[in-house]
Amino acid sequence: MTREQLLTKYDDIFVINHPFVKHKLTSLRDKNTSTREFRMLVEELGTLIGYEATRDLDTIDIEIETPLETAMCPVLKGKKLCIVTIMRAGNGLAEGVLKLSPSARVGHVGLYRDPETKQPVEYYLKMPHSVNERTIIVVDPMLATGNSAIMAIDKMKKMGASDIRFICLFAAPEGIQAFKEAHPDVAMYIGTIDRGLDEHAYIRPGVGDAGDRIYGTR
Ligand SMILES: O=P(O)(O)OC[C@H]1O[C@H](OP(=O)(O)OP(=O)(O)O)[C@H](O)[C@@H]1O
Ligand SMILES: O=c1cc[nH]c(=O)[nH]1
Ligand SMILES: [Mg+2]
Repeated sequence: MTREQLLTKYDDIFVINHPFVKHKLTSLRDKNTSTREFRMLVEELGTLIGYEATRDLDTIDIEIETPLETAMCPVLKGKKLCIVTIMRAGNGLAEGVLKLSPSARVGHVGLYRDPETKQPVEYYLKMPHSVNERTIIVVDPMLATGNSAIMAIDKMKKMGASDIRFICLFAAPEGIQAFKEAHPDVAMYIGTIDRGLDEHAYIRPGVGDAGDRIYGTR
């Protein structure tokens, strides 16, 4: 499916159309962007896209005393948040989302993509308790084949999570289609949808290997 077909078919795929986001994504693409800057940009984008991905959280009015009078004012209500990072590259994004909600719980799913099979291999899993009572925000900068995100969300659902949303920065149309076929109930908040995958299942034009660029490995 093309980008346009995907956006027509699914009304819960949100591409963040904001000049700051666009500008920062372009800086990430630049091969001359330093490790330090790359890491900072990923974190900033986590905050910006996290802001959009939490726009519909419920609030409730409570009574408070201002220095001048009593007023009914809104506060967040309802389910607690849990940010789930798909390591490694998700960690930078998670830090950015946590700036919005510093008391959120954090889950870690360790996956690496086997270069031959392109299938994710699990090496770590640690989640807070009661995931069924939380709004889960799964984060990973890259959605290529979609296999890693699909597997991470499969795990959340097996643990009882039902209120899940997903944030990424760069997505390939192939990955979005696979993701939506596997998890039609999970809303996607995406920085940009790129052209597609190359023969190594890298996103084009993309940014290369996000984990390597965040941590200066390779
Ligand atoms: O959609 P997919 O085809 O599954 O590819 C995307 C995955 O690949 C990258 O992780 P990688 O395996 O490079 O691990 P890393 O974060 O440790 O670098 C990326 O951060 C995603 O998790
Ligand atoms: O383009 C890609 C694909 C998978 N993982 C990455 O980090 N980049
Ligand atoms: Mg990597």
